[in-house]
Amino acid sequence: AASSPSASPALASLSSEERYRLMRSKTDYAELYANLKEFALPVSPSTGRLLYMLARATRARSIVEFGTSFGLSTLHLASALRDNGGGRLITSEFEPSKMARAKANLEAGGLADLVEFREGDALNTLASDLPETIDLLLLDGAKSLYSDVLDLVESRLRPGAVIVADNADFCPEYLERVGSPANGYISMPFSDDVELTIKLG
Ligand SMILES: C[S@@+](CC[C@H](N)C(=O)[O-])C[C@H]1O[C@@H](n2cnc3c(N)ncnc32)[C@H](O)[C@@H]1O
Repeated sequence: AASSPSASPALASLSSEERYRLMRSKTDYAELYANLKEFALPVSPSTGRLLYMLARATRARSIVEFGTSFGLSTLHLASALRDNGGGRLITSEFEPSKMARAKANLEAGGLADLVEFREGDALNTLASDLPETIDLLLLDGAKSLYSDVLDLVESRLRPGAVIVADNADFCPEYLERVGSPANGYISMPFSDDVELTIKLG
């Protein structure tokens, strides 16, 4: 909470329209996040708790995370895996310095053995070598890519798998997709920040 992106000179120089455009862009997201690499941009504490609860409630053993940053959401999810008896969490981040901080945080939490860190653009790193089944997906990288990342993992989501999408309002394409049971999902806004979705089976 102490490291708010509003303190970023790079962001402060942008108009709110330009910020909004960047948040929704499918081409300029790398530039946006490069300007924010000093900032944790974590899920809220209550979303962290929700992630832990959902992973415990579903007895998740296999989790995929889009957007690691400093690994705060990863800590909540990996804690749940540990308390579920073990498992594997694949997490993706394209800023090397952030990935290094996330690894250090997971090491400090004694949870790194549960986490596979995939450095690079998630559109590449999550395109192959995924587990047979995925119990929980956290979407928290570039908002414009939520539907594209879902394309990569959809066939592995087990019936009843949970998807948590943070700040999904920036991706109407994603909300429209998961909002239609005909597409195999049931979904609702859970809080101001979170869209909660279940894969139908
Ligand atoms: C909102 S932060 C994630 C916060 C993290 N989930 C937490 O709660 O601690 C979004 C992160 O996603 C990363 N990111 C954005 N688009 C990405 C992409 N296409 N591939 C990999 N990482 C990406 C950004 O660099 C940024 O660190």
